[in-house]
Amino acid sequence: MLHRLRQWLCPDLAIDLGTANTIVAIQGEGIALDEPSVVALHKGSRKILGKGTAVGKLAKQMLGRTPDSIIAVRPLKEGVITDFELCESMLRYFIHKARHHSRGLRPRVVIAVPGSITPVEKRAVFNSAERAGAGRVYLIEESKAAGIGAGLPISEPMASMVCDIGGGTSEVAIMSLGDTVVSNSVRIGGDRCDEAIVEYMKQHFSLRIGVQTAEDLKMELGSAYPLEQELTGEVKGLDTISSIPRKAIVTSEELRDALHGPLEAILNCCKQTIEQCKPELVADLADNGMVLTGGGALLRGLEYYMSEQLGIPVRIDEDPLRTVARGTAICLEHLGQWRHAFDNGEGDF
Ligand SMILES: Nc1ncnc2c1ncn2[C@@H]1O[C@H](COP(=O)(O)OP(=O)(O)OP(=O)(O)O)[C@@H](O)[C@H]1O
Repeated sequence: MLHRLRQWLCPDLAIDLGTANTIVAIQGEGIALDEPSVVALHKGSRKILGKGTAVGKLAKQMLGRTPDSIIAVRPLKEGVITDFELCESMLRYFIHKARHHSRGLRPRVVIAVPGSITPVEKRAVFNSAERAGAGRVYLIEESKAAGIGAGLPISEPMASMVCDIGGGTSEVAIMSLGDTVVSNSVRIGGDRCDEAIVEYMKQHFSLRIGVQTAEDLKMELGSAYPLEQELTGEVKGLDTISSIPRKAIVTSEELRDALHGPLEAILNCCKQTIEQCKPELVADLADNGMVLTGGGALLRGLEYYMSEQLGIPVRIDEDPLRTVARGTAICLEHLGQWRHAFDNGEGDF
Protein backbone atom coordinates (compact mmCIF):
# COMPACT_ATOMS: atom_id res chain seq x y z
CA MET A 1 0.00 0.00 0.00
CA LEU A 2 2.77 2.37 1.06
CA HIS A 3 4.77 1.24 -1.99
CA ARG A 4 1.83 2.03 -4.31
CA LEU A 5 1.35 5.44 -2.74
CA ARG A 6 5.04 6.17 -3.17
CA GLN A 7 4.91 5.01 -6.78
CA TRP A 8 1.94 7.28 -7.44
CA LEU A 9 3.49 10.25 -5.70
CA CYS A 10 6.95 9.82 -7.15
CA PRO A 11 7.47 7.08 -9.77
CA ASP A 12 10.97 5.65 -10.01
CA LEU A 13 13.07 6.13 -13.15
CA ALA A 14 15.28 3.98 -15.38
CA ILE A 15 17.94 5.89 -17.31
CA ASP A 16 20.21 4.76 -20.13
CA LEU A 17 22.81 7.52 -19.78
CA GLY A 18 24.58 7.16 -23.11
CA THR A 19 27.45 8.93 -24.84
CA ALA A 20 25.21 9.65 -27.82
CA ASN A 21 21.64 9.38 -26.44
CA THR A 22 19.91 9.43 -23.08
CA ILE A 23 16.66 7.52 -22.60
CA VAL A 24 14.45 7.89 -19.53
CA ALA A 25 11.70 5.39 -18.66
CA ILE A 26 9.14 5.94 -15.89
CA GLN A 27 8.08 3.09 -13.63
CA GLY A 28 4.78 1.68 -14.86
CA GLU A 29 4.66 3.96 -17.90
CA GLY A 30 7.61 2.99 -20.13
CA ILE A 31 9.91 5.24 -22.15
CA ALA A 32 9.12 8.92 -21.59
CA LEU A 33 12.14 10.63 -23.15
CA ASP A 34 14.73 9.77 -25.80
CA GLU A 35 17.12 12.59 -26.68
CA PRO A 36 20.73 13.14 -27.73
CA SER A 37 23.17 13.66 -24.83
CA VAL A 38 24.13 17.18 -25.93
CA VAL A 39 23.94 20.67 -24.40
CA ALA A 40 24.46 24.05 -26.09
CA LEU A 41 26.37 26.78 -24.28
CA HIS A 42 27.46 30.39 -24.56
CA LYS A 43 31.19 30.15 -25.17
CA GLY A 44 33.20 31.01 -22.09
CA SER A 45 30.20 31.29 -19.72
CA ARG A 46 29.22 27.60 -19.31
CA LYS A 47 25.62 28.79 -19.27
CA ILE A 48 23.21 26.55 -21.16
CA LEU A 49 21.35 28.52 -23.82
CA GLY A 50 17.63 29.23 -23.67
CA LYS A 51 17.62 29.47 -19.85
CA GLY A 52 18.85 25.90 -19.59
CA THR A 53 16.57 24.43 -22.27
CA ALA A 54 19.11 24.05 -25.13
CA VAL A 55 19.58 20.39 -24.25
CA GLY A 56 18.99 17.19 -26.23
CA LYS A 57 17.38 17.42 -29.70
CA LEU A 58 17.60 21.20 -29.84
CA ALA A 59 21.29 21.22 -28.89
CA LYS A 60 22.18 18.37 -31.30
CA GLN A 61 20.88 20.42 -34.23
CA MET A 62 23.49 22.99 -33.24
CA LEU A 63 26.45 20.52 -33.19
CA GLY A 64 29.05 21.68 -35.71
CA ARG A 65 26.76 24.43 -37.01
CA THR A 66 27.10 26.98 -34.22
CA PRO A 67 28.40 30.53 -34.58
CA ASP A 68 31.62 31.30 -32.71
CA SER A 69 29.80 32.54 -29.61
CA ILE A 70 27.95 29.23 -29.09
CA ILE A 71 29.26 25.70 -28.56
CA ALA A 72 27.41 22.41 -28.47
CA VAL A 73 28.98 19.93 -26.05
CA ARG A 74 28.52 16.29 -25.15
CA PRO A 75 29.05 15.79 -21.38
CA LEU A 76 30.02 12.13 -21.88
CA LYS A 77 32.78 10.55 -23.93
CA GLU A 78 33.41 6.83 -24.39
CA GLY A 79 30.63 6.03 -21.94
CA VAL A 80 31.94 8.13 -19.05
CA ILE A 81 31.18 11.60 -17.76
CA THR A 82 33.79 14.08 -18.93
CA ASP A 83 31.98 17.23 -17.83
CA PHE A 84 30.45 16.68 -14.43
CA GLU A 85 28.63 20.01 -14.16
CA LEU A 86 27.06 19.83 -17.62
CA CYS A 87 26.07 16.20 -17.15
CA GLU A 88 24.26 17.17 -13.96
CA SER A 89 22.42 20.03 -15.74
CA MET A 90 21.53 17.74 -18.63
CA LEU A 91 20.23 15.01 -16.31
CA ARG A 92 18.24 17.51 -14.27
CA TYR A 93 16.61 18.83 -17.45
CA PHE A 94 15.81 15.31 -18.73
CA ILE A 95 14.46 14.08 -15.37
CA HIS A 96 12.29 17.18 -15.08
CA LYS A 97 11.04 16.86 -18.69
CA ALA A 98 10.28 13.14 -18.40
CA ARG A 99 8.29 13.45 -15.18
CA HIS A 100 5.01 15.35 -15.30
CA HIS A 101 5.10 16.01 -11.58
CA SER A 102 7.53 15.56 -8.71
CA ARG A 103 5.48 16.45 -5.62
CA GLY A 104 8.74 17.38 -3.98
CA LEU A 105 9.95 13.77 -3.67
CA ARG A 106 13.15 12.35 -5.13
CA PRO A 107 12.72 9.26 -7.33
CA ARG A 108 14.83 6.13 -7.03
CA VAL A 109 16.82 5.84 -10.23
CA VAL A 110 18.43 2.86 -11.96
CA ILE A 111 21.14 3.95 -14.43
CA ALA A 112 22.83 1.75 -17.05
CA VAL A 113 26.59 2.33 -17.31
CA PRO A 114 29.45 0.60 -19.17
CA GLY A 115 30.89 -2.39 -17.31
CA SER A 116 34.42 -1.07 -17.69
CA ILE A 117 34.08 2.22 -15.82
CA THR A 118 36.35 2.83 -12.86
CA PRO A 119 35.13 3.45 -9.27
CA VAL A 120 35.89 7.16 -9.73
CA GLU A 121 33.85 7.28 -12.94
CA LYS A 122 31.01 5.44 -11.16
CA ARG A 123 31.11 7.94 -8.31
CA ALA A 124 30.73 10.73 -10.89
CA VAL A 125 27.49 9.09 -12.11
CA PHE A 126 26.15 8.72 -8.56
CA ASN A 127 26.97 12.34 -7.73
CA SER A 128 25.61 13.74 -11.01
CA ALA A 129 22.33 11.86 -10.63
CA GLU A 130 21.90 12.80 -6.97
CA ARG A 131 22.63 16.45 -7.61
CA ALA A 132 20.23 16.35 -10.59
CA GLY A 133 17.36 15.35 -8.26
CA ALA A 134 17.56 11.57 -7.89
CA GLY A 135 17.03 9.91 -4.50
CA ARG A 136 18.59 6.46 -4.17
CA VAL A 137 20.73 5.65 -7.22
CA TYR A 138 21.51 2.15 -8.50
CA LEU A 139 23.86 1.31 -11.37
CA ILE A 140 23.50 -1.66 -13.69
CA GLU A 141 25.95 -2.85 -16.32
CA GLU A 142 24.79 -1.95 -19.82
CA SER A 143 25.46 -5.45 -21.14
CA LYS A 144 23.25 -7.04 -18.48
CA ALA A 145 20.50 -4.50 -19.14
CA ALA A 146 20.88 -5.22 -22.87
CA GLY A 147 20.47 -8.97 -22.28
CA ILE A 148 17.33 -8.40 -20.21
CA GLY A 149 15.96 -5.85 -22.69
CA ALA A 150 16.53 -8.23 -25.61
CA GLY A 151 14.49 -10.86 -23.75
CA LEU A 152 17.37 -13.34 -23.57
CA PRO A 153 16.86 -16.25 -21.17
CA ILE A 154 19.69 -14.99 -18.95
CA SER A 155 18.26 -16.69 -15.83
CA GLU A 156 18.42 -20.13 -17.48
CA PRO A 157 21.42 -22.46 -17.00
CA MET A 158 22.61 -21.79 -20.56
CA ALA A 159 24.77 -19.17 -22.23
CA SER A 160 23.23 -15.99 -23.63
CA MET A 161 25.55 -13.57 -25.42
CA VAL A 162 25.00 -9.92 -26.14
CA CYS A 163 27.11 -7.23 -27.84
CA ASP A 164 25.90 -3.67 -27.21
CA ILE A 165 27.48 -1.16 -29.58
CA GLY A 166 26.83 2.40 -28.42
CA GLY A 167 28.27 5.73 -29.43
CA GLY A 168 31.27 5.55 -27.12
CA THR A 169 31.67 1.95 -25.99
CA SER A 170 30.96 -1.61 -27.04
CA GLU A 171 30.01 -4.02 -24.28
CA VAL A 172 30.10 -7.76 -24.73
CA ALA A 173 28.82 -10.24 -22.15
CA ILE A 174 27.99 -13.90 -21.82
CA MET A 175 25.38 -14.53 -19.14
CA SER A 176 23.95 -17.59 -17.45
CA LEU A 177 21.81 -18.24 -14.34
CA GLY A 178 21.02 -14.53 -13.96
CA ASP A 179 24.63 -13.43 -13.76
CA THR A 180 27.45 -12.35 -16.05
CA VAL A 181 29.91 -15.19 -16.69
CA VAL A 182 32.38 -13.18 -18.78
CA SER A 183 32.22 -9.59 -19.95
CA ASN A 184 34.54 -7.30 -21.84
CA SER A 185 34.29 -3.75 -23.01
CA VAL A 186 36.14 -1.55 -25.47
CA ARG A 187 35.94 2.20 -25.61
CA ILE A 188 35.16 2.00 -29.29
CA GLY A 189 31.71 2.47 -30.80
CA GLY A 190 29.80 4.55 -33.32
CA ASP A 191 31.80 7.73 -32.56
CA ARG A 192 35.06 5.99 -33.45
CA CYS A 193 33.45 4.84 -36.71
CA ASP A 194 32.58 8.48 -37.50
CA GLU A 195 36.15 9.57 -36.72
CA ALA A 196 37.49 6.78 -38.97
CA ILE A 197 35.36 8.12 -41.83
CA VAL A 198 36.65 11.68 -41.24
CA GLU A 199 40.23 10.35 -41.38
CA TYR A 200 39.55 8.25 -44.49
CA MET A 201 38.05 11.21 -46.36
CA LYS A 202 41.08 13.30 -45.48
CA GLN A 203 43.60 10.66 -46.57
CA HIS A 204 41.90 9.25 -49.67
CA PHE A 205 39.87 12.24 -50.93
CA SER A 206 41.84 15.20 -49.49
CA LEU A 207 38.48 16.33 -48.14
CA ARG A 208 37.88 17.68 -44.66
CA ILE A 209 34.45 16.80 -43.26
CA GLY A 210 32.93 17.13 -39.77
CA VAL A 211 31.94 14.22 -37.53
CA GLN A 212 28.24 15.00 -38.04
CA THR A 213 28.67 14.64 -41.84
CA ALA A 214 30.63 11.43 -41.21
CA GLU A 215 27.80 10.04 -39.06
CA ASP A 216 25.26 10.90 -41.79
CA LEU A 217 27.48 9.13 -44.36
CA LYS A 218 27.80 6.07 -42.09
CA MET A 219 24.02 5.82 -41.77
CA GLU A 220 23.37 6.46 -45.48
CA LEU A 221 26.10 4.32 -47.05
CA GLY A 222 27.97 2.50 -44.28
CA SER A 223 28.13 -1.28 -44.10
CA ALA A 224 30.15 -4.04 -42.48
CA TYR A 225 29.54 -6.69 -45.15
CA PRO A 226 29.30 -6.63 -48.97
CA LEU A 227 25.86 -5.40 -50.04
CA GLU A 228 23.71 -7.03 -52.72
CA GLN A 229 23.66 -3.67 -54.42
CA GLU A 230 26.55 -1.42 -53.40
CA LEU A 231 25.62 2.23 -52.73
CA THR A 232 27.01 5.55 -53.91
CA GLY A 233 26.56 9.00 -52.41
CA GLU A 234 27.75 12.57 -52.56
CA VAL A 235 29.71 14.23 -49.78
CA LYS A 236 30.55 17.90 -49.34
CA GLY A 237 33.60 19.14 -47.50
CA LEU A 238 36.60 21.41 -47.64
CA ASP A 239 39.47 20.61 -49.97
CA THR A 240 42.51 20.16 -47.71
CA ILE A 241 44.88 21.54 -50.36
CA SER A 242 42.99 24.48 -51.90
CA SER A 243 40.82 25.18 -48.79
CA ILE A 244 37.74 25.66 -50.93
CA PRO A 245 34.44 23.72 -50.63
CA ARG A 246 34.25 20.65 -52.87
CA LYS A 247 32.03 17.63 -53.50
CA ALA A 248 33.11 14.01 -53.88
CA ILE A 249 31.38 10.74 -54.74
CA VAL A 250 31.86 7.98 -52.15
CA THR A 251 30.88 4.32 -52.41
CA SER A 252 29.76 1.86 -49.74
CA GLU A 253 32.87 -0.25 -50.51
CA GLU A 254 35.10 2.71 -49.63
CA LEU A 255 33.21 3.34 -46.40
CA ARG A 256 33.55 -0.35 -45.50
CA ASP A 257 37.26 0.07 -45.89
CA ALA A 258 37.15 3.15 -43.63
CA LEU A 259 35.17 1.30 -40.94
CA HIS A 260 37.39 -1.79 -40.95
CA GLY A 261 39.58 -0.75 -37.97
CA PRO A 262 36.87 0.02 -35.38
CA LEU A 263 34.75 -2.96 -36.48
CA GLU A 264 37.70 -5.31 -36.11
CA ALA A 265 38.32 -3.98 -32.58
CA ILE A 266 34.69 -4.72 -31.62
CA LEU A 267 34.93 -8.16 -33.25
CA ASN A 268 38.11 -8.92 -31.27
CA CYS A 269 36.30 -7.98 -28.05
CA CYS A 270 33.60 -10.57 -28.94
CA LYS A 271 36.25 -13.20 -29.78
CA GLN A 272 38.09 -12.58 -26.51
CA THR A 273 34.84 -12.95 -24.55
CA ILE A 274 34.06 -16.30 -26.20
CA GLU A 275 37.63 -17.50 -25.60
CA GLN A 276 37.33 -16.73 -21.87
CA CYS A 277 34.15 -18.76 -21.56
CA LYS A 278 33.85 -22.38 -20.36
CA PRO A 279 33.57 -24.96 -23.19
CA GLU A 280 30.04 -26.05 -22.13
CA LEU A 281 28.78 -22.50 -22.43
CA VAL A 282 30.58 -22.00 -25.75
CA ALA A 283 28.67 -25.03 -27.02
CA ASP A 284 25.40 -23.25 -26.09
CA LEU A 285 26.46 -20.25 -28.17
CA ALA A 286 26.66 -22.39 -31.29
CA ASP A 287 22.86 -22.79 -30.98
CA ASN A 288 21.77 -19.60 -29.22
CA GLY A 289 24.21 -17.25 -30.94
CA MET A 290 24.65 -13.58 -30.09
CA VAL A 291 22.30 -10.59 -30.08
CA LEU A 292 23.47 -7.17 -31.26
CA THR A 293 22.04 -4.13 -29.49
CA GLY A 294 22.80 -0.38 -29.35
CA GLY A 295 22.66 2.06 -32.26
CA GLY A 296 25.83 0.58 -33.77
CA ALA A 297 23.91 -2.65 -34.43
CA LEU A 298 22.04 -0.77 -37.17
CA LEU A 299 25.11 -0.65 -39.42
CA ARG A 300 24.16 -2.55 -42.57
CA GLY A 301 25.33 -6.18 -42.66
CA LEU A 302 26.93 -6.14 -39.21
CA GLU A 303 25.13 -9.35 -38.24
CA TYR A 304 26.54 -11.15 -41.32
CA TYR A 305 30.07 -9.86 -40.65
CA MET A 306 29.94 -10.93 -36.99
CA SER A 307 28.33 -14.29 -37.75
CA GLU A 308 30.90 -15.13 -40.44
CA GLN A 309 33.85 -14.12 -38.25
CA LEU A 310 32.63 -15.69 -35.00
CA GLY A 311 31.05 -18.81 -36.49
CA ILE A 312 27.83 -18.45 -34.46
CA PRO A 313 24.36 -17.18 -35.38
CA VAL A 314 23.98 -13.41 -34.85
CA ARG A 315 20.75 -11.41 -34.82
CA ILE A 316 19.88 -7.76 -34.21
CA ASP A 317 17.43 -6.86 -31.46
CA GLU A 318 14.18 -5.46 -32.83
CA ASP A 319 14.68 -1.89 -31.49
CA PRO A 320 18.43 -1.86 -30.71
CA LEU A 321 18.68 1.84 -29.79
CA ARG A 322 16.30 1.20 -26.88
CA THR A 323 17.27 -2.31 -25.73
CA VAL A 324 19.38 -1.13 -22.77
CA ALA A 325 16.67 1.33 -21.69
CA ARG A 326 14.01 -1.41 -21.91
CA GLY A 327 16.19 -3.78 -19.85
CA THR A 328 16.91 -1.09 -17.26
CA ALA A 329 13.17 -0.36 -17.02
CA ILE A 330 12.44 -4.07 -16.49
CA CYS A 331 15.01 -4.11 -13.65
CA LEU A 332 13.32 -1.07 -12.16
CA GLU A 333 9.95 -2.86 -12.17
CA HIS A 334 11.58 -5.77 -10.31
CA LEU A 335 13.94 -3.79 -8.13
CA GLY A 336 13.77 -6.37 -5.31
CA GLN A 337 14.55 -9.32 -7.60
CA TRP A 338 17.44 -7.59 -9.40
CA ARG A 339 18.86 -5.65 -6.47
CA HIS A 340 21.82 -8.05 -6.29
CA ALA A 341 22.77 -7.02 -9.82
CA PHE A 342 23.03 -3.34 -8.93
CA ASP A 343 25.80 -1.18 -7.60
CA ASN A 344 24.28 1.22 -5.08
CA GLY A 345 27.54 2.95 -4.29
CA GLU A 346 28.01 1.03 -1.04
CA GLY A 347 29.81 -1.89 -2.57
CA ASP A 348 27.01 -4.43 -1.93
CA PHE A 349 26.24 -5.46 -5.51
N1 LIG B 1 21.50 3.34 -38.91
C1 LIG B 1 22.66 3.41 -38.24
N2 LIG B 1 23.78 2.89 -38.78
C2 LIG B 1 24.95 2.93 -38.13
N3 LIG B 1 25.09 3.50 -36.89
C3 LIG B 1 24.00 4.03 -36.32
C4 LIG B 1 22.73 4.01 -36.95
N4 LIG B 1 21.84 4.63 -36.11
C5 LIG B 1 22.52 5.01 -35.02
N5 LIG B 1 23.82 4.66 -35.14
C6 LIG B 1 24.92 4.95 -34.21
O1 LIG B 1 24.59 4.48 -32.92
C7 LIG B 1 25.31 5.26 -31.95
C8 LIG B 1 24.38 5.62 -30.81
O2 LIG B 1 23.91 4.43 -30.25
P1 LIG B 1 23.33 4.40 -28.77
O3 LIG B 1 22.26 5.44 -28.61
O4 LIG B 1 22.97 3.00 -28.48
O5 LIG B 1 24.63 4.85 -27.96
P2 LIG B 1 24.73 5.35 -26.46
O6 LIG B 1 23.94 4.43 -25.59
O7 LIG B 1 24.39 6.78 -26.37
O8 LIG B 1 26.31 5.19 -26.23
P3 LIG B 1 27.16 4.40 -25.11
O9 LIG B 1 26.37 3.17 -24.76
O10 LIG B 1 28.44 4.09 -25.78
O11 LIG B 1 27.34 5.36 -23.99
C9 LIG B 1 25.83 6.49 -32.68
O12 LIG B 1 27.23 6.37 -32.86
C10 LIG B 1 25.10 6.44 -34.02
O13 LIG B 1 25.88 7.00 -35.06
